[in-house]
Amino acid sequence: MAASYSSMRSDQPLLRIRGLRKCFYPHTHSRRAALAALLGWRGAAAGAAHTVLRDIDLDLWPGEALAIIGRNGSGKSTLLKLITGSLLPDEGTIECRGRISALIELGAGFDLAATGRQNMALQAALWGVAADVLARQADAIITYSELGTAIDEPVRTYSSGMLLRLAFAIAIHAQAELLIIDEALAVGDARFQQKCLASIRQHLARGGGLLFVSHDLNSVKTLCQRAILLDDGAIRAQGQPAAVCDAYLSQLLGAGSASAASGEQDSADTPATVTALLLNGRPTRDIVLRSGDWLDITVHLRANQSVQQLAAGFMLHDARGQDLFGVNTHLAGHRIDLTHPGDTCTVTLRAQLLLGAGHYTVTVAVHDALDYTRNVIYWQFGAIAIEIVDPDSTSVGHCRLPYQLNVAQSSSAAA
Ligand SMILES: Nc1ncnc2c1ncn2[C@@H]1O[C@H](COP(=O)(O)OP(=O)(O)OP(=O)(O)O)[C@@H](O)[C@H]1O
Repeated sequence: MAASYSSMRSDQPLLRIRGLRKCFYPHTHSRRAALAALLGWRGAAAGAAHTVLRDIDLDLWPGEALAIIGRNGSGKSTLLKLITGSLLPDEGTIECRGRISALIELGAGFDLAATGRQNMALQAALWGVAADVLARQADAIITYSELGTAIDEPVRTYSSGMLLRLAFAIAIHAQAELLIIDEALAVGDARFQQKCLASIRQHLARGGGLLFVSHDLNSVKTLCQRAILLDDGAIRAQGQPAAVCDAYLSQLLGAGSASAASGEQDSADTPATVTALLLNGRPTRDIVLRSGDWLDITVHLRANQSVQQLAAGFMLHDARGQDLFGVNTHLAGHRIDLTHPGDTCTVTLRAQLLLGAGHYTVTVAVHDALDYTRNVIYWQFGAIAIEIVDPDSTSVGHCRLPYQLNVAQSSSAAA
């Protein structure tokens, strides 16, 4: 693969989108509709338009990985299809400096009757890879895909994992400046996913760009420097992936839980109230501890009305918002029922923080035991900030696993 995308200038965006708008029109079959469509009278032809993207402004910079998240139907795939040119916008401009390679719908563009090798040529042509470049890369693509002799079998015999291996191998070897990946990686096994992530990081280090659509928020936080939240076709939030993922989760929890999601609820309308949140018995939200110290997180609950089957949960995140450890009372086999107004419950999580030096947060939530989107009484992202100091550390990384390391040496010099 090339050492860098030498054509890339770091002072200009790789992708620039301005004022993008996309509408879909219901199909009609009348002659008038057909004539109107022919003459470009879209509204007249099709009745009321359904606007699925509006006012989209976006820049993607060389070396940047941008996540696009949002609920089903929020417009993510439509945006990607506009960028790849498989749909045309109603308004606005899309400028891309460089070639695009996209994994949007796994298997799309593949001829199922043709072999993997034949599809390699088809896909390469689709993404504008010259035949001589493909010829040079063919062996590398086949090796990368780990398909072995299956490369000469028809693609219809492939599992979704095999199809992903072939599609990703082609996409990454196409050496396009802009890589677009929509959920596809989810079907790969963990080892191949790691390999894909390493290749994507190399692509970014060379100055390429990535647009990444995924519902896997941990992948979003690990891979991307920036995220946008699409909602009903518009950008509702953008910025640090951890913050945008929190905004997305708040949205999923529903408008009715918005105050609970921000942790500011204290209303008699909610079935119960969190009356106190304590760290090691103190009403503080920040704490500095040594690696290996124990921490008590205590949540006091009081019922405003009868409410059954609640769970209190805790999720530890690293500084990028990645989930490290989660537990809740339901998973641990406890049942919380507050039968009468005024009933109270105290939940204490006591955990030994076998963590590396660094900054961590804990999200605290109280919700229905079986469905975390129901009865959301409390949900505070990053409710607790923890700094771990570890001056005597003999290891690196987030975890401090108890370990033994044995070394056996022998010398042949004395013999
Ligand atoms: N070809 C089409 N004709 C009419 N409406 C469409 C078409 N494609 C998408 N839509 C509509 O556009 C909206 C956005 O769809 P889109 O597939 O872009 O959402 P999405 O965020 O990618 O969803 P998902 O997460 O489910 O893939 C939806 O309301 C969808 O029904």
